[in-house]
Parts: sequence; C-alpha cells; structure tokens
Amino acid sequence: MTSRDDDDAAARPRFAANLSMLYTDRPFLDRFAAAAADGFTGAEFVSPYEQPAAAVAAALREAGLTQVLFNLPAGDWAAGERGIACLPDRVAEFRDGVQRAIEYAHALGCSRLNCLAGIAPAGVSPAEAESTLVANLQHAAPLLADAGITLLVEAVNTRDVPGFAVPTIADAERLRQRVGSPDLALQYDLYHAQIMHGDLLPTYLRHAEHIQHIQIADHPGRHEPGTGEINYAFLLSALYAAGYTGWIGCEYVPTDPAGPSWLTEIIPTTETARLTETAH
Ligand SMILES: O=C(O)[C@H](O)C(=O)CO
Ligand SMILES: [Mg+2]
Repeated sequence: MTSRDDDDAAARPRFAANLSMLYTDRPFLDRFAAAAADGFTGAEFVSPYEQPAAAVAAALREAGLTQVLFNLPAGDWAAGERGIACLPDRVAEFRDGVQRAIEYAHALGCSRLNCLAGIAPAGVSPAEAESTLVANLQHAAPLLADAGITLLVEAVNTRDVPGFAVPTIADAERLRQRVGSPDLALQYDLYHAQIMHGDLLPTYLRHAEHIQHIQIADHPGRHEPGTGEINYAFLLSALYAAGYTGWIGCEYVPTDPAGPSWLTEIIPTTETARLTETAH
C-alpha cells in the first residue's frame, strides 16, 4: 500500500468539501451543488445514513462531484459519540454498520471509508477497548477490501474529544500494525495533529506510505486555511512534492461570508515544494 492515489498520477491538489461542516445553512442534499459552484470537485461527510442512498447519489451526480470519503456508522453523534469501534458492548452494531456502509459506498462510488474509533467508556479498561477495536478492524478491513473499498483509521485530538481512543497518528500506526491487515490505511487530519503535537510535515513523511486521505482546517478555531497558525501554502506544496496524490478533505467551520476564496489563493508553488527536501 502506498500514499499515492493510483487513479490519478498527477501531483496536483484535489479538494473535497466536508458537507457536515460546510454549507450547513442549507439542507444536506443542497450542499453538493453549493460545493461544486464554489470550485470543489469532491465531497466527504460524517454520515449519509440519515438520507436514502439513492437521494445522496442523485445529489452527488447532479453536482458532478466525486464522493471521496465518509465514516462507518459512528453511533449517536448528537449524544457525543464519535465512533463505536472500541466499545465492547456495541460489536454487533459495528458489524451491521460495516454492511450498511458498503451499500452506501457502492451507491456513491466511494472507495474510502473512515473508522472513528470512539471514546472508551468508564468501566472499560484501555486494553479491552483496544482489543475490541483491533478485532473490529480485523473484521471490517477485508470485507471492505473485497468490496473495493479501503478502510482508514483517523486520530482525533483529545482536547476536543476527551478520551478518544486513537489520539495521534503514531497511535493509529501502532493500531494498524497490531491489526496486521494490508487493507487498513491511515487518515491524516492536520487540525487534530497540530493540537496534539504539530511537526506536521515530518509527521506526514514518517507515515506517508500508509496515508490514504488528508483533512485540513486551521488552528485555533478549526476554520479555513489562512485563519490561523498553520502555513497551508507551504504544507500543501510539500505534501504533493513528497508524493501525495490523494484528496484533501476540507473539514473546517467556515468564517468567510464570500466562500472559500482560499482555494484559489493557496496554490502550491515549486519554491515551497523545494523546501520539502530538507524536511525529512
Ligand atoms: O472529527 C474528525 O476529524 C473526523 O474526520 C470526522 O469525521 C468527524 O467530523
Ligand atoms: Mg477529520
């Protein structure tokens, strides 16, 4: 497995709008067209399951977007759940969710699904939560691979989500190795990584071989690039110069009433790409 997205050999950024965070002033199915009008070519979101798959597929098709990613069913989001994969008493629900996710992914032509590990509840030891997570991923990864879908696991920062079972990408990589499946890859969310440890480009380079999807937002605030401390002009150039050819999921809370003008302002340049050579 490599970090390269084999369906597109050209090293140029491709941006997917996260429709759970962007365009939230309109109904979910209307967000696809809004994203396309603003220049996004892909879509991702937390969960399509509240809508019939055919309705989501029609909105995607009419907008001319590629469905890049969504999550396996992640529990009761409104109640604060952020995945159920590490919960020992939810294994049957997790496994049902894998089948449901495959159906939606096929309807949407989506080839990546993210597993949110969840928050280990009080009364469950870290060892038991991790064994549950490992067994669930060992169950899901080959099923998805047979369906033509790559399973990803994402680290989420523990300031926003206290107790999240996979806090850093190094933890995600240890988990990937323990699962031992060639069909499990990593999702690298730069916002979460900035909060947990920073060192964003060297961290990418350390794990590049297994990273199949990247998400972005600035910090602090989780707003669009250009609003905080992360130098996305440099980073995006450097990621692609280092061989990443996948999608960039734009998973941020927008503040600019004019829309995503940063998309045309942050354009990777050969000058910043050159700097990656010294970043290893
Ligand atoms: O929280 C995240 O970063 C995940 O990517 C997600 O899907 C929940 O928004
Ligand atoms: Mg994310």
